[in-house]
Amino acid sequence: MTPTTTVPATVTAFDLVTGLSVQRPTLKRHLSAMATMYADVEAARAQVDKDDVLVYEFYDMGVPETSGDVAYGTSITYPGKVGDEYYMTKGHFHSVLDTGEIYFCLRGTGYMLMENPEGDWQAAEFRPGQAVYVPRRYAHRSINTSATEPLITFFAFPGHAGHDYGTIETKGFRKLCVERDGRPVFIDNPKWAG
Ligand SMILES: O=P(O)(O)OC[C@H]1O[C@H](O)[C@H](O)[C@@H](O)[C@@H]1O
Ligand SMILES: [Fe+2]
Repeated sequence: MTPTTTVPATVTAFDLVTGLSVQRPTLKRHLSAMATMYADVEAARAQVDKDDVLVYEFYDMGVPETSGDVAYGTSITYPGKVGDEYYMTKGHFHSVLDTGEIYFCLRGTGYMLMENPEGDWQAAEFRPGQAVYVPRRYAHRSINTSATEPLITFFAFPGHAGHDYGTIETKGFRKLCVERDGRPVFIDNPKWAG
């Protein structure tokens, strides 16, 4: 019997300098879409009024949302800060909490900030050539700590995982990544609403 495939084999080219593919559009997150997620909301709003910058963009390759498929793409977080807090993605839990994700850093430097509902948190460093495994049950957010370079990662996760943005939008992460004496440090999030 001929095996059935629901998705044909595909080849997608991602530029290693920009992280972008000319083959499809990205989903874009501007600062206005996440101003309240930063510790200094006033600074975020002031920056939006001046210039509503593109903080990050990423691909949804349109893979079927089944447990047998693998969703993948690149994610590009641009350099910058709101006050002393580095640019970051919104971050999310997976709707199916028991699903992990893998990120491979192609360019730039930063961290993957993770936390689980039980209160454990971890920050794993991104450097080109390093893979970060996000365990099941951990919310995850990419943070760019470079002053000049985009943070570019390639990610892959189970197609049925889904995104739960609401929990992080409501509670925030327990930790923030801020610049102190020119270096990134993690501090308690004063607005965390656990
Ligand atoms: O989902 P965000 O936190 O906004 O980050 C944007 C994207 O980042 C990663 O690359 C994930 O694998 C995507 O599933 C996610 O949608
Ligand atoms: Fe994810």
